Amino acid sequence: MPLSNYFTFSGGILALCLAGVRVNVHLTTHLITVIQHSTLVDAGVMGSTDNLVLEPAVEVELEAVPNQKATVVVEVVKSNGQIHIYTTHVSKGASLLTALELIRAKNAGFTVVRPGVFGRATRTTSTLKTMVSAEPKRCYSDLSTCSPSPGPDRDGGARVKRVSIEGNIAVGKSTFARLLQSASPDWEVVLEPVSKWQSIEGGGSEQTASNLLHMMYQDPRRWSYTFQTHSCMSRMKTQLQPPPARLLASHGTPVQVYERSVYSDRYIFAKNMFELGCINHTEWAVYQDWHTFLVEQFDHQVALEGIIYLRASPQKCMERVGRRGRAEESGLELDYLEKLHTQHEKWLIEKSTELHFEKLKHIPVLELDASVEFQSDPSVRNEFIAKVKDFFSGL
Ligand SMILES: Nc1ncnc2c1ncn2[C@@H]1O[C@H](COP(=O)(O)OP(=O)(O)O)[C@@H](O)[C@H]1O
Ligand SMILES: Nc1nc2c(ncn2[C@H]2C[C@H](O)[C@@H](COP(=O)(O)O)O2)c(=O)[nH]1
Repeated sequence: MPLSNYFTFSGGILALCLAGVRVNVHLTTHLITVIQHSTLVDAGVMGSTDNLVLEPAVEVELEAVPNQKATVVVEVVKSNGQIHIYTTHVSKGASLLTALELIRAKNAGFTVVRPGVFGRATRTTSTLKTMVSAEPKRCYSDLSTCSPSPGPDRDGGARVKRVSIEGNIAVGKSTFARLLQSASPDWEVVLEPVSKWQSIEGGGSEQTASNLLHMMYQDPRRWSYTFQTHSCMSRMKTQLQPPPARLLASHGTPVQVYERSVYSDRYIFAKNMFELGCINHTEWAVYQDWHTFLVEQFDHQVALEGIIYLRASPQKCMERVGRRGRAEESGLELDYLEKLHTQHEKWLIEKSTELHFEKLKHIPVLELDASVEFQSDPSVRNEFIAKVKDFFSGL
């Protein structure tokens, strides 16, 4: 039997199990597509190298696990036509792949082989998980490489907290992020991909790259909207990456730390560019429309549990811009840093920025005084790390 039967059956059973839960129209459309095609590859559900190996004909009943609410029945049609029923209990929001991993972990006799093609695999998890709950948790695609995480929550990545470091240009985010990276193996830092913005492949011509950061600073009215589409997309991709296996296997408090986020892209930079007149009304409306759509669509996958706000005066940041000497920023003026500072203050301190995502409205913010020269002073560094540890453990 083609693999499509496996997914078609199990998907259908999942939906029936959870009758009454709103099923995303995207999912039903997708299932119909699967049914209409003879293979998963044709239906675009999995890459051609993905496969599911199913072996013995046994019925497996897995015991209920505390805090895990949904019962998932997976019906597997084997190549000889036999049907095998597997039952497991997973957290609300867990994906079908998570359920399969749980069953597989009980030595049910099949292997879920996932080569980890992120884009396509995510589509699988994100569509199917919609069936399990209207309030899904994060799910990750590369489950075959993940050790089961400790504790009752076995859908892996949901245990890993996600935090962004926010702050003005040159306030010291990257420096601070590197400090965090060296402070604990339970923390994984992802830096802002500035070098990618400085070198858009094929942007100059077919062979040469263009520097979008430079273009944006040289002609902000022409390039700000383009810049925001690119920066936001790169942040989105970053936030969608699954955490490394090291964090998934951690017995401590694993935290994925991002330098900036899809939220600062909108509520700091794009908003500021709009208010400066560098993004026009149409561009701002278009930006907000796709931003809301994407963030809602990937809701639980990009949502953060906390924000660290590195705060310093615009003058201090200006000094550090000079010290860093990034060529594209040579014409940067204090006034621009003051405007960005105000945007940060409105969003993270005064809370007067209009936000469009419920969880973001209530997100805990750790404010740190970044004007202190922590690099040369170990006691300041230790104090910062202690505050961050406390903050993370309270999330
Ligand atoms: N706490 C600090 N004390 C002194 N200098 C700092 C501090 N943090 C950063 N710097 C310096 O300021 C410049 C900008 O820092 P960076 O980490 O690149 O900022 P950001 O990532 O926020 O743009 C760098 O030259 C860095 O060495
Ligand atoms: N117009 C925008 N500029 C941005 C955005 N994100 C970063 N930047 C600029 C600011 C700096 O010149 C450089 C890197 O930022 P750091 O603060 O890390 O030094 O890129 C954005 O969304 N829009």
